[in-house]
Amino acid sequence: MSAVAKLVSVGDTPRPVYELTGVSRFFNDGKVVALDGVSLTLPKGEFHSVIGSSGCGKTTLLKIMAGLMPPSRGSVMLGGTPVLGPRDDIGMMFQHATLFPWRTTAENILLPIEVRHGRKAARAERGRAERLLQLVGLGGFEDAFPSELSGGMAQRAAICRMLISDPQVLLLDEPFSALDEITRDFMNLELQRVCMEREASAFLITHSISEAVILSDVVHVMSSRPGRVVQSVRIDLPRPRTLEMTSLPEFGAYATTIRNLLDKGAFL
Ligand SMILES: Nc1ncnc2c1ncn2[C@@H]1O[C@H](COP(=O)(O)OP(=O)(O)OP(=O)(O)O)[C@@H](O)[C@H]1O
Repeated sequence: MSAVAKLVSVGDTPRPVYELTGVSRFFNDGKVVALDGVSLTLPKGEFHSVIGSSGCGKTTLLKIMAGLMPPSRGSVMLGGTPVLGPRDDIGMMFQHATLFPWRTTAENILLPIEVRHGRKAARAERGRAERLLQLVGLGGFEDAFPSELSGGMAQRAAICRMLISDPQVLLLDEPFSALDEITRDFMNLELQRVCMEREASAFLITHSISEAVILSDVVHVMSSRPGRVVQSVRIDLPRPRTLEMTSLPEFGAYATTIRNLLDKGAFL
């Protein structure tokens, strides 16, 4: 088997941070099977993505991983302990930044600390919020209101809000899909940089094969409902990834492998 087409079992990778075993989720008294026996491992410091057709259970999977919804069957472990509810060591980001318009950028970023530990604790972390804003190229925008930020800038502020609690893992539900393609490419590379600098593990939901390939160490391809992991594809491209890599033959081969799995998965 060629290196490009190599498919891996994620069970044999070292330093797991997330371990999902036989995760299933039913709705409507079992009439809707959203997820069916999903097992996967996300090792520390790796970037994984999940790709699959609309309604195959990706958001349900992410909510279960975040502790926002219990699985009907199976277990979710993070750092060796079961995920039974929302936790400080999990950061989440969604398609829309949902910044509060009456709070400044810094106040929005500090909100998770304020909610958990109060205003005084949030004020004490102001310097860290400013450093995070610098990290994503928004230095000087601490006191700007969301109405003064572009869509891409608001998503960068949302990245800071996710990072302020110093989570060991980032769960990302199509965070840049509402942005134009140029901004989205830029934001994806920013995300890679932030993850590499902080050695964070990340799990991304995407509908884009090229986004999955350029960002990921492993792409989990899901079948249509009920959602199962059809195959986990390891992407052996060097880091940092660049947009130029999208013209490499290896990139094209990975994209074709995933496209074929998706086409096959749609009929499983
Ligand atoms: N709270 C719920 N009650 C009933 N059914 C639900 C609930 N949440 C999700 N489902 C169903 O579970 C299935 C998976 O939904 P989910 O939102 O996880 O899919 P998805 O892959 O994220 O879709 P998309 O790509 O369109 O966002 C769908 O058929 C959906 O209708």
